[in-house]
Parts: sequence; structure tokens; C-alpha cells
Amino acid sequence: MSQLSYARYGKDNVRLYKVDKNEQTGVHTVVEQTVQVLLEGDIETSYTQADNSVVVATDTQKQTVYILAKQHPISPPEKFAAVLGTHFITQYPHIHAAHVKIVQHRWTRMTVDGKPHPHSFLRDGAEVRVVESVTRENEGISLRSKIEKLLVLKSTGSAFHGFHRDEYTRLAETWDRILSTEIEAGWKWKLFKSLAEVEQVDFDAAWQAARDITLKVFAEDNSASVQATMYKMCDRILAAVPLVEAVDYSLPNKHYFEVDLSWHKGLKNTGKDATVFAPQTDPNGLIQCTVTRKSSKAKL
Ligand SMILES: O=c1[nH]c(=O)c2[nH]c(=O)[nH]c2[nH]1
Repeated sequence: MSQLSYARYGKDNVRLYKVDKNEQTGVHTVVEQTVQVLLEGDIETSYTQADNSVVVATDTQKQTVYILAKQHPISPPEKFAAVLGTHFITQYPHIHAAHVKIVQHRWTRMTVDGKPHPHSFLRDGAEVRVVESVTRENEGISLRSKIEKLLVLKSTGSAFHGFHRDEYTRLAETWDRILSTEIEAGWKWKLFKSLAEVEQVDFDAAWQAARDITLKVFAEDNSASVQATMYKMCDRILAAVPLVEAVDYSLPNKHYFEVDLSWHKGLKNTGKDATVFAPQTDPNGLIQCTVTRKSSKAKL
């Protein structure tokens, strides 16, 4: 009558914190993450026949995250995701793929009296660094790194005109507008054959380059549209990080509407005179793209 067509299970929202204490200098370095593990393999009977003998308990998966966090560096998260995934498919012969997602939260070192503090940190924004990994038996380790929830705004240097017009069009063209978005940027790495290959890569440098390029292009581009600006970001990240195969962005256009105040003593607050705006929560534009190198096919 029926058949199981999808089965993955694991632990979600495993919160993890690790401190590295330099005994010589007294300087501490901290990392906080939220980890998700989902396993795939010969686990059908646990669903169809109540056969728990094939189930690596989700509690075991959580304990494993803590144990491997003790035994290995957890940053960069790309390497820790690969360590975790490799563990699950080698420790359990009937587990054939491990999906590991790591969200790394910000703890930025405090500056106190102009000096970096040895053991105090602050959460400077909701931005997170994310890794989505799949470690699959006989295939390798696929990694996608991401920046999420990086909120940016520019008060000029953005236009939007020349767009298609018909009887449904109300939007006026603009040569000077506010541009604001919450950046979600991803970069997909070439498939790694082994953990040893993953260990060679400088993931922190790639994350820094992707973040720097995103912010520099956002700030400096005389934006014709979100579409045109995000394509430039993708193009530059591909040029900067040779091991990356594809770069993708998903950018909400967070609109700021002019407020007409002319009804009040003829106050001028539109066009060139606009200084007070009403930030909108919804609806918002949502612009997405994936850019690959010329030889490979873009998956749209
Ligand atoms: O950069 C933009 N791209 C669009 O596709 C669009 N559509 C819209 O109404 N405003 C904008 N802005």
C-alpha cells in the first residue's frame, strides 16, 4: 500500500560553547554554535517495523557532538561539520550520509580602555556564520558556507529606473533611494574527497573575503538594482576564492517609504527634501540568484 520515501533523523538545536584558555597570556577565545545533525541510511525498518536496533539515538548524536567538540577544534565550523559527518558515517556502517548544519553566533572581543579584553565579549548583532554539510559514503564531503542576518542600509547611492511599465505599474522611477537588506549569502565549495582535503582549506579567510566583498560592493556600488549589485558581489567572490563553485544571495528589499507631510503647513518631505521615512516590515521584495563559473551549469 505505502512506502517510505524519505527518512532522516537526528538532533536539532544542540547548543555548544567552547573556550580556549591560553595559560601563558591569559587570553581566552570563545566559540558558540547551534548544531543540527540528521542521519540517513538503512533505517527504514525503524519506521516501518518499529525496529529500534538500527537507531543511533538522537541523544547519542548529541553526546557525540560534545565529545568531538572536546577532542577537535570547533572553529572553523566547516572543519567541525566535516569531522562530525565523517565520524557518523565511519562509526556506523549502516549510516550512509550525515547532514550537519552549524550556526555560529557572534562573540566579539570587548575593547576596554582602548585595549582588547582577555576574557570579555559582546554580541555585536544578529549576524551568524552558517555551514551546511553533507558527508556521504563513497562520495565525499559537500560544504556550503553562509552569512545570514547581516543587516545593512545605505542612505543614497541606489537607484531604480527603466523597469518594465504597463497598466499594472504604479511605482515611480527613482534615481536616489534608500537601500536596505538583510544579507543572506552562500558559497558552495567544490566536493571534497576526504577530511584530509577539508583540513587544507582556509575557511576563515574565505568567510572574511566574502564578508568584505559583500560590504564593499554594497557600500561602493552605484546600485542600479538589487539584482545588478548582488551579481557583482557573486562575481567578485568567485574571483577571490578559487575552490568555490557557486555563490548565491537571497536579499530582501527592505523598503523605506517617503511620508507626505505637505498637509501640515506645507512641510516639504518628498523627493530631494525627504528626510523622514517610514520603514516597512512587509511586504518586501525578495531577490535571489546563484552565480557559477562559466564552464558549469547554473541551477536555477
Ligand atoms: O532593486 C530592485 N529590484 C526590483 O526588482 C524591484 N522591484 C521594485 O518594486 N523595486 C525594486 N528594486
